[in-house]
Amino acid sequence: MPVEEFVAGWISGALGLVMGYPFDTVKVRLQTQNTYRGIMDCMIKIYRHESVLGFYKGMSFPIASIGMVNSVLFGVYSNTLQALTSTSHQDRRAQLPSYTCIFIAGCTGGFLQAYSLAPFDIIKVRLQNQTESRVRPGSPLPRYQGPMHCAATILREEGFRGLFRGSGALMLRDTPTLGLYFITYEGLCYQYTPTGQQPSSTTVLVAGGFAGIASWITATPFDVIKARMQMGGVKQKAYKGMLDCIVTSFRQEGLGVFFRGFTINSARAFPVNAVTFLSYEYLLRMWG
Ligand SMILES: C[N+](C)(C)CCCC[C@H](N)C(=O)O
Repeated sequence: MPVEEFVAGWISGALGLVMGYPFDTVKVRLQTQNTYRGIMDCMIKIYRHESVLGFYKGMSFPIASIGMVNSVLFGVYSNTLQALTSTSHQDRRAQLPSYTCIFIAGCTGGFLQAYSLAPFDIIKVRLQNQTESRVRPGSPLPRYQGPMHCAATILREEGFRGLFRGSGALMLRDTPTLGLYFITYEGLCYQYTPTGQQPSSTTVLVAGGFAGIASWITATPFDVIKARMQMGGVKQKAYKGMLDCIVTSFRQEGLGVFFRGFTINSARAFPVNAVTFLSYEYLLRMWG
């Protein structure tokens, strides 16, 4: 089993994460809190009350964990494709495998990434949603002091399953949309690369960026449900299940609720995935 895809996936995932983190914080706030009027309002308020650091709340932990999760995604994707088509990463440049195989491999990677992501993602979402000021002295201490404290508190208050709250929605979010992610990426690279050659850096950047946008656009409704279910444990009234969350959100806030964070998800997706794919391809080429 080739392992370099796992390592390249790890590094490239971490680089992509740093690139998109501020967008991600704004997105999570917009999806789960009703105090902001829009993207700009949210950004200004975060900056004023929490300084630039507010945008990076809870990032140290995801850098390591998202790297690992991305390594699962890219490693499983590439190895599944190899099992299905008996071609290596390099061979696949000359002869594109069928879109069905790419989709199946992407969905397999997506399914496994969802469950490796779940505990890290809930910690990220809970930390990002703490609005306590970091600049004003004497302000009340936030509920969670940091990622480890957050993990320990969830374990104590909500049990082991608490760490996997919202993981069903996360799986539904990631499985098909990561199939689409790789179809878009491989398809665009193939389309814009002369036969037999490696895609240029610009092609990789653009194809990666659009792959990110395509997958995030389709992932947004389940992204909202997932975030709300993850926050369920700290609200007075937790949702009874995914369906309850969907119905309650719809009844109270209308159809538009499922598209919260749509613009920011798409804006974040381009740079994050352009950087992720470029560093991934670059590392694999460097290692031969
Ligand atoms: C499938 N879905 C769109 C939800 C996630 C795509 C993940 C790709 C990348 N790690 C990123 O954070 O953009």
